[in-house]
Amino acid sequence: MLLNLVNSFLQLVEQFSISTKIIAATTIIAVFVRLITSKRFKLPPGPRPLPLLGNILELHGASLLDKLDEWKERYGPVVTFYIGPKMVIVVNDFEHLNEAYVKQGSDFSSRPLLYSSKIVTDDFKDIALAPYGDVWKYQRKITSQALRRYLTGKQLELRVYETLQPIIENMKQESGAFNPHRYMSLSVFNVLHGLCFGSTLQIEDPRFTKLLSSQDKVSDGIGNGFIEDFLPPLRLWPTKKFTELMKLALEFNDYVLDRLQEHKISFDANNVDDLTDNILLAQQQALKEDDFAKFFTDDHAKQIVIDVFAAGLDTSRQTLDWLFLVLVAYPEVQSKMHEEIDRVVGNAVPSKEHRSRLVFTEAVLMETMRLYYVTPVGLPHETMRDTTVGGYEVPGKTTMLANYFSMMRDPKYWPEPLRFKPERFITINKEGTESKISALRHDGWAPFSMGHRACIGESLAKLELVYIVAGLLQKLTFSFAGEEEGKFPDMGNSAKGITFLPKPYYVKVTSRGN
Ligand code: HEM
Repeated sequence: MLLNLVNSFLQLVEQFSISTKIIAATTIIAVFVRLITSKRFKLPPGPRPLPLLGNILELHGASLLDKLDEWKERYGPVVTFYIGPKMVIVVNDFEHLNEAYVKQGSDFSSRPLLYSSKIVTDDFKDIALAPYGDVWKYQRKITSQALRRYLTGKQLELRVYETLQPIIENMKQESGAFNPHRYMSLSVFNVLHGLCFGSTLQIEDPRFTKLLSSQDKVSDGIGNGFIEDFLPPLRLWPTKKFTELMKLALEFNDYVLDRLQEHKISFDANNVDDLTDNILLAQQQALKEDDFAKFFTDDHAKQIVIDVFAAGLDTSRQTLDWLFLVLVAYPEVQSKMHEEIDRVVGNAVPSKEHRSRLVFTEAVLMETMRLYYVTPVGLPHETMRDTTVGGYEVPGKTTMLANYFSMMRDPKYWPEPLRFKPERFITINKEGTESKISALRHDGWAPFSMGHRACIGESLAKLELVYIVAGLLQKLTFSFAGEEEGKFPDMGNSAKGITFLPKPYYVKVTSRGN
């Protein structure tokens, strides 16, 4: 098998034009010169890399997560491996992640400048994939402020409620078994569409259908990432996967650009409502201050909105896909949530006032994110200078991965890690009433990451998900369409590399008559 792979690689090189061979040869020479001249580091241990190919052959055809688990077993909590000539260090436990991303945050908070990221971000003018620096700091600050403003009022809870009513009616009218994925996606899509653009789409709107299908294909197809990011010569003949997924991602960007243009035409600084208006207002103010004007071109404004929309959409809707699978597989969990929601919310609009008392509901959400974590290695970081972790040396410009997936299933932090047990997040206080443990203080729970680059949408995501789940369960009971009730279906190998998504499943709903 190894020989076959090497042969196919050589055949591929055979087909390269002379200019590509020159580029490839120059890259090889540059790598060797770098190896010879570079400082020797006491790196974390890891599998032995091949020259130029690194550990690509071991990763080829395997799930990245399975490989990372295998290497964690063999080499420990911090592991070095190579994708092509590019060195990657992966951190597998909470203590070392805390040491790197939090205690030494200023060393570990940049991003690798990947070729694929450059294409979809107009040359890193966004937040999520941009390198650490003044532009990123500025964009992150104004976006966080806009999100905070949005969350202080009642806009989010009303938006979720308004979004859910037609979805609930549509679900009730489903005559047989259906896949809830479209509905989960639409509920999150509309919450974010409302936040970003002040409007929502109907489920039959062709724009929603098209965007959903593109986003599904991107999440499904991304696998272990793009080889073009690590072997530059291959960019001259990009793989079909790369070309197709880039095209779909850019279509999503175009949709946001159209909305941004509409907002620019109707913009009124005295009537700022949604996130796009807030960003346009911040842009107007920045343009008055010379120092910031260069940070805020139209491309920057577009990329901020894309980030909020895209980063929030997939993570939240896929979390809901898992959560509703849990609810149909464990009807006793669903009943307990029904009881809590009836008691705390009744027929009212689920709101902030209810949230602190929706203890079990929130614990189910946290347990779902722990066990069925949709972005197993999050977004890569890059070191900004030579530094250390776990007593090992880490050179500057090293790509870092955090293995949240493995950490959140590690028996070191979680007794019976593979058991779905929301109660692990709940404590009983002295008065005998339940109170929730803060997730931030639970070692090993970090679905939103930690440190400077931690998710800026954490508060929004948690609120939105609680409101959606409470709003749906207020009115509906979900069950499996077939015989599966009471057991979690075999999801096979759902971990596709950098995403972890459930396979399609089918449910039926019954109205709760309220
Ligand atoms: C269940 C929902 C969500 C999960 C699990 C999640 C998870 C994450 C993770 C793991 C990161 C990478 C952190 C790092 O690199 O250390 C991240 C970054 C980010 N998330 Fe989220 N996220 C969620 C929802 C959202 C929402 C609703 C928004 C919208 C505001 C959002 C916006 C972002 C942005 C802009 C970044 C980049 C931050 C930066 O690089 O400075 N996320 N998220």
